[in-house]
Amino acid sequence: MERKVAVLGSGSWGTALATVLAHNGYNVSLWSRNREKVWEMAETRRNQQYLPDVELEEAISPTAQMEHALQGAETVLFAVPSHAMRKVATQAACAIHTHQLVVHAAKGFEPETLKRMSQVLSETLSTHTEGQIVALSGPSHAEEVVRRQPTTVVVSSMDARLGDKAQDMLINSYFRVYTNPDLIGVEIGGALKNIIALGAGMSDGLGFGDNAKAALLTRGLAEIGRLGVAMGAKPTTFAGLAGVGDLVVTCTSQHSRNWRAGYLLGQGYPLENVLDEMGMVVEGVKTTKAAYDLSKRYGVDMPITRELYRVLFNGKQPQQAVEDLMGRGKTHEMEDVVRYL
Ligand SMILES: NC(=O)C1=CN([C@@H]2O[C@H](COP(=O)(O)OP(=O)(O)OC[C@H]3O[C@@H](n4cnc5c(N)ncnc54)[C@H](O)[C@@H]3O)[C@@H](O)[C@H]2O)C=CC1
Ligand SMILES: O=C(CO)COP(=O)(O)O
Repeated sequence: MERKVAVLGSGSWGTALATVLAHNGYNVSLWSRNREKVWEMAETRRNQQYLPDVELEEAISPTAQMEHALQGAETVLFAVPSHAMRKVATQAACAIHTHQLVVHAAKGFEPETLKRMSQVLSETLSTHTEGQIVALSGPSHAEEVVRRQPTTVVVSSMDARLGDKAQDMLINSYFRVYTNPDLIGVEIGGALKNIIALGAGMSDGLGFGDNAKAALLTRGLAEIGRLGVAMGAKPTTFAGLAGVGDLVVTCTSQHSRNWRAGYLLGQGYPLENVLDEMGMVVEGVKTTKAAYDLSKRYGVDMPITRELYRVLFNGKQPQQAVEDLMGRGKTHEMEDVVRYL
């Protein structure tokens, strides 16, 4: 029998993952809410808006019909932005069955509830508990994946058998998939690195150099780890692909929408214009607000997130934010380790 996967969301990441699955021998239903876009993809065999340079394999079938996408699929892979996850999952819920593997590839929290994506999915799908959801994360820009450039990612589930299944489905010669049972850590690492990438872009946009970027990455990782551990993550996960791996790629790659948005903000463009200009999801903006709220809920100090929050939502000048970060009281580098680990 032919094996089928439903990919829900045909933006950059959904499309790139569809190409990996097609390469691995699966028939892929690539669902989009946008009928015109589906028609265009089916006609031109390209996703002109997000990845115009890649030709879609024959095994990829674009569709705007959710039931059609889900029918007969052994796996359902959600690849929509975090803020849209509940809506899309609600639409899919009645056609999802217990035996289907549910994977998501989003990096963020639900803005209104501050919940992780596996929590949102398990609340929405009566067929799957949080322990039966798989999260896919790690350093993986769609633009490089579609060119079949070497990429490593991590899949995480509380149920090791489901993580192994997702690993077997996605792994190939250019897409190396690791497993990690720390679902909380993998989801939090993927979400929070986008905040630091906004900061790294802003630093570059302000004209600062590599020292500043290294500082942001290192101290950013410290605050990601602090919040993550307070929320139940394993500290070692942040030394892995969903932690430092994704942090490095997102803070240093010009493919990164978060880095690019930060760069424009650092150059003085207002947030609204920056988001219009991007035309793609910049998860870090909503995630900065979510992490700011979570840091208060969990009583965790997150100075970089706090300053970015003030720049994004309170009109603070980026230059002032840098001065305030640099001028904070003296501290011991490893104070976090002693206090939180
Ligand atoms: N682009 C990349 O290289 C990577 C992206 N991700 C994550 O994957 C997720 C999706 O990102 P991208 O595909 O890059 O975003 P994108 O901006 O390229 O595309 C988003 C897609 O979601 C759809 N969408 C938006 N709101 C929707 C709604 N309410 N209902 C239905 N569909 C909706 C859009 O129509 C579009 O097809 C994000 O959480 C992102 O952080 C993760 C790894 C790599
Ligand atoms: O998560 C990503 C790479 O791993 C994509 O990052 P951006 O959303 O910043 O492009």
